[in-house]
Amino acid sequence: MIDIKHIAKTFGDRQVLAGIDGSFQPGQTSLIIGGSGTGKSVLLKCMIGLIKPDEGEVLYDGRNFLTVNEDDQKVIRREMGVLFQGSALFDSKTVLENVRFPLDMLTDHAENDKLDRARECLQRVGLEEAADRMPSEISGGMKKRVGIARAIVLNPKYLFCDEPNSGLDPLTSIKIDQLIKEITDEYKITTVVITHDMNSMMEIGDKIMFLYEGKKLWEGNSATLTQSNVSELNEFIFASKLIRDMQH
Ligand SMILES: Nc1ncnc2c1ncn2[C@@H]1O[C@H](COP(=O)(O)OP(=O)(O)OP(=O)(O)O)[C@@H](O)[C@H]1O
Repeated sequence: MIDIKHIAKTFGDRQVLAGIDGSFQPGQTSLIIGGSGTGKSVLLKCMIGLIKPDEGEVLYDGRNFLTVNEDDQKVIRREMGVLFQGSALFDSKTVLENVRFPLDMLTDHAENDKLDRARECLQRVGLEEAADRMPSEISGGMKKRVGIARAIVLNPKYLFCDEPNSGLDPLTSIKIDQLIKEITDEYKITTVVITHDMNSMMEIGDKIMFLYEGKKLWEGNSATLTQSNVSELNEFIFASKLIRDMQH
């Protein structure tokens, strides 16, 4: 479980996050939604330690990530898997090498164990046959799958995905969403996903947090998304639906 308490961040004279609270449960896919520039990525970066918030707490199963000592911070970091926007694969490494990279960096497991684990994760995302291919030889959807396999290779308790559907066609997007949801449920991971994608909001949002100008204006789930009387959320949904309809 992840709890965030009053996360605030200002860059120069621009307040990007104005005190965000929330909690994210294991086995659930929680979405952070909102228009461009509302602070979604900054919030995610505050949660994973890439940006230091000016105020607030990030608690990983009760452990305060921002104030624990360095060793404990490393332990928490190792429990996180991250799927970055654009997958962020190493072009010069094969698919299998990409997936085993965190094992090489962060563990001293035997070679065979690392290979077995990397292959197991590739198999989980349905890509065992692409193990020896280079990232340039596979599709965008496959790259996301490789990114997911790499993000789960260390058995994370917490999984963060920044726009996992960006650049994908609607059908591939749905498949990637389903994969994230299945893996979250299967391994009881606490998963936080930033998304703009209307299908994702309707299909996989066990919990949805709507950000607007650095504030959390609404919280609910896929079933209650369209029933709020928050006008900023309704406008956002209306615009997102228009975009979805234009794509189909
Ligand atoms: N390192 C930084 N320094 C200064 N300003 C920043 C920095 N990172 C983000 N910002 C600003 O913070 C605001 C929120 O950015 P953020 O990337 O969180 O938006 P977002 O909601 O994720 O938008 P999008 O959906 O377009 O990715 C933007 O105005 C951005 O320019």
